[in-house]
Amino acid sequence: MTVTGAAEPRRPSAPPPDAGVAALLRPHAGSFAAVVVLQVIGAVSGLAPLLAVVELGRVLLAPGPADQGHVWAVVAAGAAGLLVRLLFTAAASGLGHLLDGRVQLAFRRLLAERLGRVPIGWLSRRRTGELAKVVGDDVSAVHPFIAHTPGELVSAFVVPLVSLVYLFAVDWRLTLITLIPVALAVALVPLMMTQARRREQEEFDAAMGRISSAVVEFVQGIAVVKAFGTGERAHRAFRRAADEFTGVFLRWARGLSGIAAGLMLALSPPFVLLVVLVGGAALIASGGLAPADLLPFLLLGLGLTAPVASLGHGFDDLTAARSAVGRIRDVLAVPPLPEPARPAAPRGHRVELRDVRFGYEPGHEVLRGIDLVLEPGTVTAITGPSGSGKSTLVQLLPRFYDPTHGSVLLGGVDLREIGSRELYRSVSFVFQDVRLLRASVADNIALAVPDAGLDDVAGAARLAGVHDRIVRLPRGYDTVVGEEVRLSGGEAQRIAIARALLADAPVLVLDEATAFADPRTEQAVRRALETLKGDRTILVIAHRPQTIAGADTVVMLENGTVAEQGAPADLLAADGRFAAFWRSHPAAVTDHADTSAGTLGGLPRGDEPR
Ligand SMILES: Nc1ncnc2c1ncn2[C@@H]1O[C@H](COP(=O)(O)OP(=O)(O)OP(=O)(O)O)[C@@H](O)[C@H]1O
Repeated sequence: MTVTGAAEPRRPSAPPPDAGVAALLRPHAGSFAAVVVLQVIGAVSGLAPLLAVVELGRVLLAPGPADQGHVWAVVAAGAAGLLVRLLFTAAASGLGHLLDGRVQLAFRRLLAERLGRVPIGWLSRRRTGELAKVVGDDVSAVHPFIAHTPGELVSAFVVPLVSLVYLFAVDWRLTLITLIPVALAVALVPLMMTQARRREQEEFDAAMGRISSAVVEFVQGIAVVKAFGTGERAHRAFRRAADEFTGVFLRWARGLSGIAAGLMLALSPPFVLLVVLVGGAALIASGGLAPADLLPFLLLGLGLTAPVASLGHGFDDLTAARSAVGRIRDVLAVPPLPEPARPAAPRGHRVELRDVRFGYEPGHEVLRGIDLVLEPGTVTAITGPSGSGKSTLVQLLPRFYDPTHGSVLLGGVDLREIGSRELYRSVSFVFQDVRLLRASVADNIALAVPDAGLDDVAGAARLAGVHDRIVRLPRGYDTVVGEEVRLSGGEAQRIAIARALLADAPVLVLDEATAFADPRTEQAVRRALETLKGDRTILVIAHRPQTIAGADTVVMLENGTVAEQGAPADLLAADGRFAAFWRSHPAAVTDHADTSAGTLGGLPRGDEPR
């Protein structure tokens, strides 16, 4: 299907990321509930041994001989409670971890699937570590959220609630006294959240952030810092951040320490026991409480403060898990490149750009209405000042991004109507940012043609000028890149060129900036262009005069628009923008040029400014 040139940008119809996360958890809701129920039963059964001790106390302290049968029944009930607690807690933990493993796997599959569909341009703008952190660490950070926290939090409330009901039944007055520490702690919590405390916390976080960035800056730039002897200055930045942090930390600690100490004291077992003992003793002395009834308050009272304490831990974990899920959601929110419902097949491989506009950010266009036709069997060289949009333009051909306006057509079909498999069979590219896989050299070269024979792989490597280097590797073409060998930038680029040569796609997009790495790579690019030319459509960001001279058409970009285009010699003869650029940007177009000849790759040397 052909799409008109004025096609409006299509809004990708990605499902909301929340739907992704919720849909992912939904099938596990039953198991999730089972974990919580098992954990709660286990925790409540844990009260049985304590209640058994209380009951034994009552029986044994009562006047007269103890009822043996009753004593053994109580002991058995306590032991049974303990056993149930062990069994249910173990089952909850086992099931929780199993569930956690399944959820993490599902998260990672969803992320991998989404990352496989996001625009390549989005991926290439991200650091590998950043995405690895989301798929690795952030997914792992949901562990407490799935396997521990919900059950523990629910138990932390249910167990004290059951204890309270029991204690109220024993003596409501001493129950209220036992609750004094909890009430004190609850009263102190809001004091930790006042405006002043929040401000101090923000300052603390900011100062911490400044220290981290000072360290990161120093470590990342350590080579430059050392080379230029500015180590002292870099240290100063770190020292300043650290000194500043000391002041902020003292203010933060001063504001918080009194309240935190009060909170810890209120929740501490000695304080709870003291309150219960004082209250209990007073009630016993006044004859209002049987001495044996003090026992449950001493044993269960300590557990009443648990929810407040576990709130802290549980919510810390939940906060960490929530930020991790947030980052996972951000990745899932990236709209995938829409795939056509009914892919169309390109008719031939003429490439056409019709009124193409594109910007990385809204309101800032980098390409501003490009009209261009790349005929099969021709080489089109793109040149122009730095920042004019050359890389952006060539990246539209392998659909790293879709234009925000207008369209790019291959064989008369809008790229958005071509299935991605078909597109990548038709368009191959070699850009500056070469990524090799942790796989054998042969597999890296044969990426687009997995069933290629070794002869074909070696043929492509020969053309790309990297065969000799490969046969010297420990295991030749079987050597695993990144594991058994580290390749130089130039070698990696030549492998990428071999990959493009073997892919044998009818459209080749090349960034010749790679050629500046070393003369051998430069030669490989030249050979690639010569070998591939035939019927292919080639678009190259050209920096060397030979490439520009050898091209059929030169397109001069300026500020996101085509300033001039035509045969290189014609453009020079016309003495327009391209000729002026040629004269004023020697570095951009004459590096590595053979200046000894009378002409530069066929162009008159009179215009060559070096
Ligand atoms: N990933 C990106 N995100 C945001 N802006 C970008 C991105 N890549 C490029 N730009 C901006 O787009 C404009 C065009 O950049 P582009 O790299 O296409 O130019 P170029 O002609 O290839 O430059 P150079 O010759 O220096 O490589 C520049 O203003 C650049 O800052």
